[in-house]
Amino acid sequence: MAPSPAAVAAAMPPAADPEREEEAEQQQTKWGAALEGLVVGSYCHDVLLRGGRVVGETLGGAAAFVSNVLDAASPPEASFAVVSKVGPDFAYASAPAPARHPSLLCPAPTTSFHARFSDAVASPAAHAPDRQLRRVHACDPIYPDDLPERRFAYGLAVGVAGEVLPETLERMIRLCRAVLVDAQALIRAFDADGGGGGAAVRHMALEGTPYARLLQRVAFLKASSEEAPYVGVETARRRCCVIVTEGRDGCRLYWEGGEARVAPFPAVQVDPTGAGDSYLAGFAVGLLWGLSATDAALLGNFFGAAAVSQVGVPTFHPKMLQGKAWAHGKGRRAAGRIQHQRRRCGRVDAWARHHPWEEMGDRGCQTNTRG
Ligand SMILES: Nc1ncnc2c1ncn2[C@@H]1O[C@H](COP(=O)(O)OP(=O)(O)O)[C@@H](O)[C@H]1O
Ligand SMILES: O=P([O-])([O-])O[C@@H]1[C@@H](O)[C@H](O)[C@@H](O)[C@H](O)[C@@H]1O
Repeated sequence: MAPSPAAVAAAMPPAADPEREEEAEQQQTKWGAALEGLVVGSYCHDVLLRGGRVVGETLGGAAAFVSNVLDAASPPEASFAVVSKVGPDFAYASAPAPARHPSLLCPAPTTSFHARFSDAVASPAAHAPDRQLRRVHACDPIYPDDLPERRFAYGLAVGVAGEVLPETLERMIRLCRAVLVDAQALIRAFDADGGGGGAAVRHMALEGTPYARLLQRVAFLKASSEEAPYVGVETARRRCCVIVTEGRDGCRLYWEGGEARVAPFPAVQVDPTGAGDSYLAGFAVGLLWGLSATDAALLGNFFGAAAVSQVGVPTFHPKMLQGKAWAHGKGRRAAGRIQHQRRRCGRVDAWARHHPWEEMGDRGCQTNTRG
């Protein structure tokens, strides 16, 4: 079986290799320059609890946060399809993000999570788990046949409850030129239901899952710092670029032979839910605008910070990317610093060089990094 374009791209060495360059050119022509994306993962119901009391009920699921960011900030020519499953009880069918990207309806109830936040005031450790998650319902998995039968420029595998099956991820890899994966879609395990309180979410080692063999055909794998030990960054970075998000400390990128830290944006956190999802979507948007991976990570930090500043799926002001928030001193300085890092980011740049959205040049970069 021929390797997927993502595998070809991910396998590219940092230094220019004329034979590989030619192969990539051919792939690029074959796959076209369309910027359509494929988002795979289900919407869900989130119940937020503090001190045993319900303090919020919101739309959730990485696909909801991701499509919200993509809708707000993708280049106008970059459309995307969402493959999500919900049940007849889905409460947010007309909420802005899902309404534009409807789900497949299943007889099973919509996936739902209870997120229990501790009463403690902000933890001194930025990377401490901020919530205990329990999965209360799980809708049907997303099967390979649920994906549209066409090619996509990029794919985002963003499951929350194990709904992105290994065979579904494999099909995404075949359909999409480059696939970005949220580790939470791969490493979550759900303990047996405990008396109506749902199944506790825990993590398993990625290496022991059927997803591990697919990693070398993935372009970017994002994990939170809590998930990173289960991903095994040292092994994973040899197969793809690994992004570790570090809450209010921003994020780090790891690739074979190097790493970069990307500074955060300041935020007043009111609800951490969806920060990682919004981050990953912001990162993808950065790539769509033609930014390098490290600059795209800065955009990821921007959307992560925006997500924690609001409860549930955030509302974005259409001009926020041109406004003062993005041009804020800290972001600007970070942009300057990572400009330097990016020269050493060989493998990532090798990947990006062959990407169709790289053809869009610095248009977005100028808008986004210089206000
Ligand atoms: N308190 C915060 N202040 C500023 N940015 C934040 C804050 N919390 C999260 N972020 C941003 O969101 C990203 C993802 O958050 P993180 O907590 O690491 O992920 P997850 O939601 O998956 O646990 C971070 O890398 C950062 O850019
Ligand atoms: O907060 P985050 O890690 O980015 O992502 C969250 C998931 O971990 C959670 O399972 C889901 O219920 C939330 O709606 C959100 O998608």
